[in-house]
Amino acid sequence: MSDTLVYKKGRIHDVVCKPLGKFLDERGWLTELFRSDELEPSVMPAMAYISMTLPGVARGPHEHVDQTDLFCFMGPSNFKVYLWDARPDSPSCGVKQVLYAGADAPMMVIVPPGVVHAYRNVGLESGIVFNAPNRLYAGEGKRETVDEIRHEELVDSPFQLD
Ligand SMILES: Cc1cn([C@H]2C[C@H](O)[C@@H](COP(=O)(O)OP(=O)(O)O[C@H]3O[C@@H](C)C(=O)[C@@H](O)[C@H]3O)O2)c(=O)[nH]c1=O
Repeated sequence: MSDTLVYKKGRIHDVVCKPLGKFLDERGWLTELFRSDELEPSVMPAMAYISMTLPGVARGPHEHVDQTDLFCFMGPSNFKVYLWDARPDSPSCGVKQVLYAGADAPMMVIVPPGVVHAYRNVGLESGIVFNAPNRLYAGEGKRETVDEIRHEELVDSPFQLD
């Protein structure tokens, strides 16, 4: 992790962004979130959860040491997603990537360990985010330390949400 870098805009190595297609019919819509025949085995989910975020509210910035997150933003609402590559050994170390995803641009975003990430609900309604990380939260039986570095309370953090 590097907290002293000035981050430049760009694309982060190993972050995967995949538009989620919707199958629309007279009942509504259906979208696939992930498939084992399309994912690298190393990022295969171990669990899944959804969270609801109120309009204008942000979650993160957070970072994981070992965990890869597989987020799906498919609505309702839209999110501004912030990513910072803080991996010293990455070809895109020092790069900040911003995405918009959600109801108007359904998207899967895979975030590897060491990439600091946050998202804000930039819509006018509550928004759902699905996440299928490749590690169990707090380990087997929730008996381990949570793999998470939380940057939101650091005053001089370079990971600022605008
Ligand atoms: C993530 C998670 C949380 N929880 C519990 C812990 C707590 O009581 C409540 C809310 O958890 P948190 O405050 O950690 O939720 P949150 O701040 O939304 O955490 C998430 O933020 C986004 C930006 C990420 O990057 C995710 O990886 C995760 O870190 O839910 C679980 O039981 N299982 C889980 O898998």
